Amino acid sequence: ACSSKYVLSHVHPMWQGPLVVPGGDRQSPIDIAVRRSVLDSNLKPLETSYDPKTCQQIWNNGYSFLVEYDDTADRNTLKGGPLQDTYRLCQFHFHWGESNDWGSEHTVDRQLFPAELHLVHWNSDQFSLFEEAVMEDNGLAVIGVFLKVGKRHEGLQKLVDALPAIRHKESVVEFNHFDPACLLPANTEDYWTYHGSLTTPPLTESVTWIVMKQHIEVSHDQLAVFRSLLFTSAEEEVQKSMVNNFRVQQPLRGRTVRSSFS
Ligand SMILES: NS(=O)(=O)c1ccc(C(=O)O)c(S(=O)(=O)NCCc2ccccc2)c1
Ligand SMILES: [Zn+2]
Repeated sequence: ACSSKYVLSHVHPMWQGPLVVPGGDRQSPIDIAVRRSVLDSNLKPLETSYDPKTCQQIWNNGYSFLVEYDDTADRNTLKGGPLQDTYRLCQFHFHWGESNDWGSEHTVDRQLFPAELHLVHWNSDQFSLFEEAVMEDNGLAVIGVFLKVGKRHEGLQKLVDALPAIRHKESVVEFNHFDPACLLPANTEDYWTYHGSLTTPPLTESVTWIVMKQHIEVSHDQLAVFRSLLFTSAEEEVQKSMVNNFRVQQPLRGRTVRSSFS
């Protein structure tokens, strides 16, 4: 659907890399300093409409594992919030740490979370392909949801059960009928939003970030299965656990983070 056929597999995850991006004044992730965020009362509630039947596959792309959706029509849409247009879900994925003490990409007043979910959407009003939208301002909208360790997340379990089949980089399994809405927190009215970038190559500055204030809970054991994935493909002799797949935080460069709540 969106990223599978174009992932530059020879591009190594430069998570901590000093990779300088042309311009580079709206890079992600960042720390969200709550007291510096500005309430914008024009921000609307998020409107999501996802069709679980359009789920296509789950695969390990060597950075994270992605659950991909059919984005050839407006069947999984995000609008409202800070967005002027309708955006289509192409995939969701996670970032996590080697322990429960860190793993998220964004932080809130420097608070780290053990993991973070990203739902990647592209502007189907202005562009006809994800690959175009990735390069353009207002091309992408990514919803970020923090994960905390607590009670088991029933909806996540179907996904966790599929992970052993995609342990190695480039492994893919068919995955159908999964409703991404089950991974959103109960409260989708309270969020922070700012203009940023992809946190993986090509790091393009095309993302309207929407970071939910309310986290979701997953169990310790569910998170442990994330860590059983591997960065490496089956052929490689040294297998590396897929952990700490987050990018280092980037300078704010004068940007304002807006909040939909006070
Ligand atoms: N943390 S994040 O939301 O910024 C993000 C992380 C990973 C990926 C990915 O494709 O692996 C993506 S992606 O699905 O947007 N693909 C980016 C790489 C890509 C660029 C151009 C065409 C295809 C894929 C986004
Ligand atoms: Zn991500």
